Amino acid sequence: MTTMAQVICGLARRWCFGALGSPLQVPCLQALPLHLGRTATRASQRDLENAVHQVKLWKKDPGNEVKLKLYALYKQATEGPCNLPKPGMMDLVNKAKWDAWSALGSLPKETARENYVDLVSSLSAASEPPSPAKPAADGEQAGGDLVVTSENHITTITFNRPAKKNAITTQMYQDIMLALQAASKDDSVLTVLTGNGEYYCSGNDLTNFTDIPPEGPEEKARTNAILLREFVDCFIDFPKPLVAVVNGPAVGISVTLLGLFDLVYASDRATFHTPFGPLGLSPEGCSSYTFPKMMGPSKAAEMLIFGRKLTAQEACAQGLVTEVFPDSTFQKEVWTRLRAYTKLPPNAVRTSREVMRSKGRERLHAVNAEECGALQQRWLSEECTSAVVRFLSRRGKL
Ligand SMILES: CCCCCCCCCC/C=C\CC(=O)SCCNC(=O)CCNC(=O)[C@H](O)C(C)(C)COP(=O)(O)OP(=O)(O)OC[C@H]1O[C@@H](n2cnc3c(N)ncnc32)[C@H](O)[C@@H]1OP(=O)(O)O
Repeated sequence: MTTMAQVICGLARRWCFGALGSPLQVPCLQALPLHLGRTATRASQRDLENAVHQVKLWKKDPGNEVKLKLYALYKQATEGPCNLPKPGMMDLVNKAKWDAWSALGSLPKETARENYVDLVSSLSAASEPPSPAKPAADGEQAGGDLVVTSENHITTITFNRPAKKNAITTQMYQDIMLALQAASKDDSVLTVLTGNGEYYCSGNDLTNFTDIPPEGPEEKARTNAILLREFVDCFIDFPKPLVAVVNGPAVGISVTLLGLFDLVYASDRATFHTPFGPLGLSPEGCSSYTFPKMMGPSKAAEMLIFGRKLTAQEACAQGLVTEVFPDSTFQKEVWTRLRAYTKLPPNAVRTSREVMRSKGRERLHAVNAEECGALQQRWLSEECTSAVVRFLSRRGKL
């Protein structure tokens, strides 16, 4: 039986149309000669090959609807009526392709060929000429996806993918762990996490779910549970005060981790959202323990089970945020405050931090292990994989 996890495997191959032999990796529409040099009214096999070649040169994604049409026409033109068994309900991608091909019924091969060539021609003619390389998107900053700086006894780790709302890639999880390890040993008093651009962080990069290894999705879920557990452990065991400078909206794991921070300063533009319900997920970052402890079980349930998004003021009232600042003065006020804190005797700061954390540390590790075990199952569930498919397909990533 085909599972949703296998659908996700398919997504790893991007559009997956290649799996059924159709040349449909369509990345961009560009101006092409009208009708690809075809003069006769009937499209020849050569016209079809030319059209296929042109499709491969497209740089702009024409959208799923067009891609399915092209797929169906190509299959009909080369193989005739649909001859594949109907895929299972859960096999969303192959089901959509099967539906599109079957819908052509007994359309003759020659007509399908002609329709394919005409469709490519019309799309090519309507599209724009290729444009020169564009400058970087607004707010994009030089450096990697994670920027680590150390200055005035403050080590700052900045999410630096503004064009993706600072979503965290697998590499970034690894890099954050390395940065925390280094910060635990450097001469900084405080370690700060913040975001570059409009967002603090949009949580786990949902394309992390598509990169399935040959060993299969179960292995991916297993290794990711290990990775996540190690990642959260780094926050539990971090020996110095952790400060979140929440410059804008925060989503998912970037919110749940805040329960392990010592100070959370937020711009009044920030929001706090944990949409685990709609994503078919369950809480992580020890939030199933820290949030009820901090805000009471019912407010925690509203956030973690039902996905209620909090404003900065609401999050402050619930104890998740330490203080809210007007966005216009946020950076100035927060950094002035933090610089003043670095003047405190560093050993006293560290000792106070340790006695505060030591009491709950064992419990936090147990909670982390339990949450990761639950997520390992969730990632393989139909509820989660469908939600990821929905997100990626709405953004034309399939
Ligand atoms: C089995 C494998 C598991 C691997 C897991 C490893 C360990 C993970 C542990 C934690 C697991 C989950 C915890 C979570 O964090 S769950 C929360 C995940 N985040 C989300 O659901 C947010 C998704 N994004 C959005 O809802 C919206 O993008 C937004 C943040 C509300 C912003 O909306 P917008 O309309 O203002 O902007 P939009 O056009 O959507 O976004 C701009 C571009 O940024 C891309 N993008 C935004 N967020 C993400 C994301 N989380 N992942 C990937 N890409 C993201 C978006 O696709 C746009 O890109 P493009 O311009 O279309 O290319």
